[in-house]
Parts: sequence; structure tokens; C-alpha cells
Amino acid sequence: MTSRHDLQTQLEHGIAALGLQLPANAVERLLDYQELLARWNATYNLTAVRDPAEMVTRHLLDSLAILPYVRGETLADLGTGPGLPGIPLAIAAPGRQILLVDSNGKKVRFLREAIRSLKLEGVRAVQSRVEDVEGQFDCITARAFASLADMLAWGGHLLTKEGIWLAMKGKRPDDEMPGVPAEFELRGTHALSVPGLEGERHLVVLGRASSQAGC
Ligand SMILES: C[S@@+](CC[C@H](N)C(=O)[O-])C[C@H]1O[C@@H](n2cnc3c(N)ncnc32)[C@H](O)[C@@H]1O
Repeated sequence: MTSRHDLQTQLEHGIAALGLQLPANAVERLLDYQELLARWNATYNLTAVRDPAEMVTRHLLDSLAILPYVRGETLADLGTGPGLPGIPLAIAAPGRQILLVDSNGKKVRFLREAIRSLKLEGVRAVQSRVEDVEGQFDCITARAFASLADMLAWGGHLLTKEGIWLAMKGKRPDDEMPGVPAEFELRGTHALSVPGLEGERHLVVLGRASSQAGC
């Protein structure tokens, strides 16, 4: 079993490689989250990733890689599962109102425990299908949730007029572009260099077609 010290070293190197500067206690809190997830995962099967070092790479660092693109006061993480990327983003850049959305009851129970035990201020979890969520958000994140076409069809109403949609995708995001509804436009596709996952990840940034807000 990898020690917490080794995981801390891996995480700190990854954060430095991503060029991020996080609050003083963020690394400790990110590792607390990873430990809580690993503990619950043993019973509730919340993620297929079980190895702690892989959790640091595939969950923590992959989530943190989109931090430079996150904007605004309010954020919704759709199909968040056990809080990815929403919880690492909440720890790394506190101060936003964040809504974590998932339809799966056991995942939402985990999210509520994580919010409580990690004292994540401004973060809420709701058990709901995305289609039924109300409200509007400056920034929407989604990883491994659905195709671009489906996620925009189900959750497009949640994006403010000037808001940005950050869709975390794998090797070939361009394959999904033809499915993007006409009321949304592509603002950019960014290759993400996640330490340990080089070349595999892309961030697709979308906004409302009528908006001139850039990213
Ligand atoms: C593959 S998991 C990804 C979880 C997390 N975002 C991650 O990257 O690890 C997809 C999640 O989306 C949730 N989900 C699927 N369809 C949904 C819907 N229509 N509304 C809300 N959640 C949904 C599932 O319960 C599941 O937790």
C-alpha cells in the first residue's frame, strides 16, 4: 500500500507540473478526500479506480487540470459521481457556490458525507437527473458523463447566458462535435497535460451561440 507521504509527494509534484498554486491546506484536504473515497469505495463501489496512486492521477490531478479554465461565482458539476471533478475543484479554489448533481443515491450519500467531513463550504449535493435540476450556473463541468449532444440536451438550460461549459473528454473529442446543438458554440478544445496521462485528455469549452464571452 502506498503511504500517505508518497501520495502527498506524487500530488505535490503533479500540482507543480500543472503549474497550479493552491491554498496552503489544499494538498492535505485533497488527500483526505482521496482517503474517504477509498474507504467508502471498499463497500459501495463508487469508482473503478482502486489503487491510491492511480486515484491521485486519474481523479485528483485530472480534475485539477481544468482549474485554469473555471470561471464565475457558481458552478454545477453534472453526473459528478463521487465528486469528480467538483470536489477537487472546490478544495483547490474555495469561494464558489458549487452544486454536485448525480442521479445515484449511494453516490449522493457519499457526497454529503464528504461535504460534511471535509467542511466544504458553499458546496451542495443533489440527487436528481440533470434534466430535472433548476437554476443557472456560470460554469458547468462534466467528466465521463455523456456525449456532448446528450449533456447539452439534458443540462443546457442550466448555463447562464455568458456561462461556459467545460466538458472533459478523452483522446478524440472532435468526433462528438457534429452532435452539438445549434444554440451552443465551440469556444476551444484544449489538450490537457495531466501528469501520468499525457496525450489522453482534452477539455472542450462551449458557450451559448449568442454570447460573445470568450474563454
Ligand atoms: C461514469 S460516471 C462519472 C462520474 C464522475 N464525473 C467521474 O468522472 O468519475 C457517470 C455518472 O453520471 C451519473 N448520471 C448518469 N445519467 C445521469 C443523469 N441523467 N442525471 C444525473 N446523473 C446522471 C451516474 O449516476 C454516474 O455517477
